Amino acid sequence: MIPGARVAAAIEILDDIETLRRPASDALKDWGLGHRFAGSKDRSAIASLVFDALRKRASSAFLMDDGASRGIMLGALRLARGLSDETIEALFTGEGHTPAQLTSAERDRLKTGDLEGAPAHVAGDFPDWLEPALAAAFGDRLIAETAALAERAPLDLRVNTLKGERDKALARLARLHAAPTRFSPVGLRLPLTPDGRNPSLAGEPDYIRGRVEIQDEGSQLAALLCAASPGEQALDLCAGGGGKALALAAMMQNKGQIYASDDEGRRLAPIYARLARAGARNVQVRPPRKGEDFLADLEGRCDLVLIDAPCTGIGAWRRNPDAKWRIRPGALELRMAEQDQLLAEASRFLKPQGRIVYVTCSLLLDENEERVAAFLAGHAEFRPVPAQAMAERAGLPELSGFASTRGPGLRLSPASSGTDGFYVAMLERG
Ligand SMILES: C[S@@+](CC[C@H](N)C(=O)[O-])C[C@H]1O[C@@H](n2cnc3c(N)ncnc32)[C@H](O)[C@@H]1O
Repeated sequence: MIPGARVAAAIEILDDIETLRRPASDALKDWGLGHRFAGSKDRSAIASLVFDALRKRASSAFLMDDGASRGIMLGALRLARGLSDETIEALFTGEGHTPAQLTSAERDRLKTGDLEGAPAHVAGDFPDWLEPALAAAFGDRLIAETAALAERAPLDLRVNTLKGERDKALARLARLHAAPTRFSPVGLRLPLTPDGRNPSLAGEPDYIRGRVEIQDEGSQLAALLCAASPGEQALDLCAGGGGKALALAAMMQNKGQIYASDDEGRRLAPIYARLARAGARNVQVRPPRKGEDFLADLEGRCDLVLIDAPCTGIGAWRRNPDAKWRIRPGALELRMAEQDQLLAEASRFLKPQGRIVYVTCSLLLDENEERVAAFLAGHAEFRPVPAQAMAERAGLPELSGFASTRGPGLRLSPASSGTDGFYVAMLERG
């Protein structure tokens, strides 16, 4: 496909996402099924255009004074890709499946449009109804933090220390321009291609053999902050696809036991193959059994209960930009109720001196500091571990610079730590 035809396809997919209010991944998949002539390079280039446009949907529409998919795409080609007027013009020729030629109004906007006077939700590219909650979390850094959440995210890998050292993986992946991550001692960061695609790992021996896992540096740090040590008993209550369980297994050097559970059995499905590939042998998967207290035998037995809680996912907006436009008022209250319930549930599995590590990939006070405060108010036997002590215990003292100023725990974000957004708090009993 010629570049302009890819842009036309991206506009069509944006329309589909908008009209049917469905996830970008579903719309992209359907488009691929209906256009079998498009090769994998075309499909990933189109996906990258769609994601660039979704990340900067509000600012692109403002720039072009046009909220339709075509206007958003034009704005994104300027704002996300920095394309010149001439380059954009060359994509919109109206020939050979490319989008129709630019109108004079569009040409004018590209020449003279800017973000001067844009309200915060446009400058930071987020849904306007979330402004009070985001402003409470970020204060005068509202636009800096949200604009960083509207940028592309690099591809991070966690080196699986069960299978080798970071330096060796770094050398083997030098071809992909891998560099060590700034904070995680087991992370590698791979730059994206200039048009925003992830480098392909599918054929990489390191990936195939489980020597590296795809995991954002922030998620790696959240796992490291659990300070899990070999021989401990750990329960990963919201294990999902197992990203953090795998990281814990490596930290524990396959010694002790990790129980990986989730209340949605199907979410656990990928974990089995991932564990095998990574050579993780101390993880017992505990799928839910309807109507049964299937974790009852773990009561009072765990040193660590990790709650990687369901949340609004605001910290991962760089990777799931469609999610930020699909989130609805009401979703936050639902998540908060689940978070309260999980915190309350976790304590029954702990040994007397055990610890809960509460993690979200949200940056809202309501889902983080305030949930922890609500839990502590009702559980006098728990105390929050200060952020500095958490960082030191994890062997990552430099993370104490990310201590929350609004309560216990640490906050990571694209603007501050250069990672996805995460909140991590540790609550110790006794
Ligand atoms: C943030 S995701 C987990 C990601 C995973 N830990 C990882 O690192 O790859 C949250 C998970 O919590 C699960 N969940 C939601 N409510 C739950 C509950 N009440 N009990 C257990 N798991 C729950 C969801 O099914 C989802 O898989």
